[in-house]
Amino acid sequence: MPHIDRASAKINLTLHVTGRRVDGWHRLESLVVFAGAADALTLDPGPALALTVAGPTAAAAGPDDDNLVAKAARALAARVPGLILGRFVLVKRLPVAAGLGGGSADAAAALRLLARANGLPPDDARLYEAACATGADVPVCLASRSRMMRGTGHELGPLLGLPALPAVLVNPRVPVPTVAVFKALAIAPGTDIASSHPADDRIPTEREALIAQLADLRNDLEPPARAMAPEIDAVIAALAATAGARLVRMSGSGATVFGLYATPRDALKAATALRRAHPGWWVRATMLR
Ligand SMILES: C[C@@](CO)(OP(=O)(O)O)[C@H](O)COP(=O)(O)OP(=O)(O)OC[C@H]1O[C@@H](n2ccc(N)nc2=O)[C@H](O)[C@@H]1O
Ligand SMILES: Nc1ncnc2c1ncn2[C@@H]1O[C@H](COP(=O)(O)OP(=O)(O)O)[C@@H](O)[C@H]1O
Repeated sequence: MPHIDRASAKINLTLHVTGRRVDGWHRLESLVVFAGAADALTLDPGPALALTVAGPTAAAAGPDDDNLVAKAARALAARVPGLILGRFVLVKRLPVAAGLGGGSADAAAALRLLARANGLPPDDARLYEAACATGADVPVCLASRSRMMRGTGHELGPLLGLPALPAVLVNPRVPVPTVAVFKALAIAPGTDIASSHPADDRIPTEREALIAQLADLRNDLEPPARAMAPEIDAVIAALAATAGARLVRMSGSGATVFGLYATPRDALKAATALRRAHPGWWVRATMLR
């Protein structure tokens, strides 16, 4: 019987850039939560690594050999002697290069499935090390629970237990490459920017207070991404015009934009209206937690 896991989309509720290291990597402070919208990954354990990618967005994910699922599996195999691998099947539903961390979520799901197949506990340090070696967003996707992410993505704060937030995710089906968005910030290597993000223990655990605080914070990658992909402007305007939208912001390096609502019903109604008005867009009503 193959094991199955969900690879949930990551949403950056906030993303403050706090500088750039001399090696070119950017330092971040980001409040990360996870959506109900997800890819699905199964593993049939065995001695050899194999991967099949199917699903509506499979073609955009690129060749199977470069897939982050295979990369994560190889990273763990390099750290765990005699690791049982096996045949992965990825059903790809999330848009690719979308600021949703879909590839990172798939990689983290692969690590969780391999841990299960090999009897490794979830806190085995080699899982975190393999996640770090696979991509900046993979460590936070390992637990897929709300927390602060800092540095280049490898420093994780305590789990926050935030309230579930009814949301609509909208992607205009324009891929936005992460590397180009960071580059467009034009921050010189070796720059430090003072932190302006609330500490973990200052993040409210009550919904209205949380949304009020989020409104005072930002995503620093939104301006360069909007300049690169003007479709994002149209998505932001359309979400902001839906009844009951409480906060509208881009996730990660874009182009996906989230809208937060007071109730799941408001989110569903907004998603229905957006789908009708913009049949070419990817629109999902979901809960963020
Ligand atoms: C911006 C964020 C926010 O969560 O998400 P996405 O928009 O990609 O989903 C992440 O920091 C992205 O994470 P991830 O997509 O895993 O990035 P990687 O593949 O490891 O890095 C892609 C490239 O982006 C640049 N990069 C990435 C992260 C970072 N903190 N500083 C950087 O300068 C580097 O040039 C790197 O080579
Ligand atoms: N399993 C995967 N799913 C999506 N993209 C993948 C995957 N494996 C490798 N990639 C590559 O990773 C890049 C980033 O994809 P993705 O994780 O969807 O970006 P983002 O984090 O911006 O949403 C894409 O250019 C894609 O070719």
